[in-house]
Amino acid sequence: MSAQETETEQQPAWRLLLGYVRPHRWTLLLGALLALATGASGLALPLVARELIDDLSHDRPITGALLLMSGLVIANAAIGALGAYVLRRTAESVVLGARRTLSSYLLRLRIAAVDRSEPGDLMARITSDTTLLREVTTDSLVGLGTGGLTLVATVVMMGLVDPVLLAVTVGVILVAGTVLGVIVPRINRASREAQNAVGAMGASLERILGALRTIKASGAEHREEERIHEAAEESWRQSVRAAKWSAAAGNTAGLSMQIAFITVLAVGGGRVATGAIDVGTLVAFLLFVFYLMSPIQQVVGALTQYQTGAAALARIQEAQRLPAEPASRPAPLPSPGAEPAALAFEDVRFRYAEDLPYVHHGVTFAVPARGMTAFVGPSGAGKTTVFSLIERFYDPEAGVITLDGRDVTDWELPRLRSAIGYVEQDAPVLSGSLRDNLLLGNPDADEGELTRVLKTTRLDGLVAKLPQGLETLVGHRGTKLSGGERQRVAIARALLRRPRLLLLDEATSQLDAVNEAALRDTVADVARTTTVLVVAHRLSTVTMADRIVVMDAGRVRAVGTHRELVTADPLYAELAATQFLATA
Ligand SMILES: Nc1ncnc2c1ncn2[C@@H]1O[C@H](COP(=O)(O)OP(=O)(O)OP(=O)(O)O)[C@@H](O)[C@H]1O
Repeated sequence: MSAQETETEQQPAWRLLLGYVRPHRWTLLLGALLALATGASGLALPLVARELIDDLSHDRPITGALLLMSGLVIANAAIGALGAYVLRRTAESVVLGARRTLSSYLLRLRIAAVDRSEPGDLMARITSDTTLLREVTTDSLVGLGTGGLTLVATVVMMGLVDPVLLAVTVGVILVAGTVLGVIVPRINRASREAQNAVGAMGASLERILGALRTIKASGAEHREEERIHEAAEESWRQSVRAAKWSAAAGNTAGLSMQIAFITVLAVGGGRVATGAIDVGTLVAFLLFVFYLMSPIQQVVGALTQYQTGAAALARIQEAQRLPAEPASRPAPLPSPGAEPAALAFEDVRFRYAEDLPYVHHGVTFAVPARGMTAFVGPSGAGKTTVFSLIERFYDPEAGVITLDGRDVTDWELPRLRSAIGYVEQDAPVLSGSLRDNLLLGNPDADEGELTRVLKTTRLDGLVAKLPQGLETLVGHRGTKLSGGERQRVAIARALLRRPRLLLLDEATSQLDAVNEAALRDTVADVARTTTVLVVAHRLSTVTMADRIVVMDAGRVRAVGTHRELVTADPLYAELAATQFLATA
């Protein structure tokens, strides 16, 4: 676990909030001061009004007082508007900071962590949960600050007027505080549940939009609709529960002040009767009790509002606690003509999670620099997993993987990955233009390189056919391209990185014969200058390979050429006779 994870784990929610607020503390303070100044200039108005009435009753000119009053009204509005703007702007900056931190973190998440999470829920944490920080920053922090300040000032004044009546007031407030102590955690819990339900909704939406064709073809719209509605209703139920407890908290505060007022009146009346205090003191104290109401409401409002924010902060923290790769700068791509890489697995044992069975039970093989190595074996033998381990999407539990004779864990991650070109089996294409997709791994590739790679992957014909050529938008996950085209885009993308090691997870689906032959020639060509590893599903690929690694149930059972293995290894002979020949 990295230092950052440990740090996040130990932090309470408010510390995390302060972390986000810290860079903006001065603007936040300015906003709070402007809010206080608005209140103060509002308080001055009655005094000027009294002056004005005084001038009127004594037949003095009122121009001065009128001008002062107008000035105060305008200044009050202007300061109020400025204060509101500064506070809202600061709150938005806090949200921005949280979104930037969180999205950077999510890009560094380890694949194992992503395997265990719902992408839609992670998305909701960045978009929806961070939004809740806005109100926490302004209403809660500023409310607690200004309300708290006024509260302390008022209590000090009350103490000066009559400590006995202050004790009575504090007693009533403490009882109310105890009730609030029971209510406030419930607001937190309900808000948390509501946000979890929003996350569940995001996960359902992502699930549906990722497979809308399948859902329609399976006639599953109604069942999926129910799932989403259920999550939406759960969020509603929990938000309503939070609203109920928030209302109860607000009213408890109001009620406690009424009770304090009555109690002070009763006890104060008694004290006046015994001559302990005079009537003026009682009246002044009652005015203070009245004045106390507003800051108390403000502080209670801030505390209840904070609960929603704390629930969101907890969800943000949860995301930041997922294991991530260390932050590092991007590495340069191999220079043209860089030496191909050599690779070796030594007794590698691996499972995807502790509660899952081993996928590799001591895998050992060595691949020299240059040439083509094919991995074959029944489905689930662990071939694709070999590639995932080379890319360090996961780390083995035991054994060593070396690239150029050096343990991959000793490589700086970006450097390791910059040496490798990886074409996944389902050849993912991202939404955006064809050019964006091709240049994803090497944005600096020049037009000459691009044209050459387009030609070798036979995409030049497709580009010429498209009205917008390379600028054509390929749609979400490249839906506007055919399966074969997507595969070729993925290969072109990998080749543009000039990899020292090319990992090609061959698609099980067929390319058409012409394109397949062309790609075979391309791969053979690449293998002359680069180390190529192919998870092979076609006979044409394996016959061309310099060596074949036969895998079965997480072990390497034989290594050799096609000719050798057909006679030496019964499993390979069977695969060649059934699986491969069918696609030859
Ligand atoms: N992310 C994952 N989490 C958990 N288990 C996984 C994960 N990926 C693969 N597996 C499991 O690991 C085993 C090996 O998978 P792998 O993809 O390496 O097989 P393969 O030999 O490439 O198969 P195929 O030829 O069908 O692609 C399978 O049993 C699979 O269910």
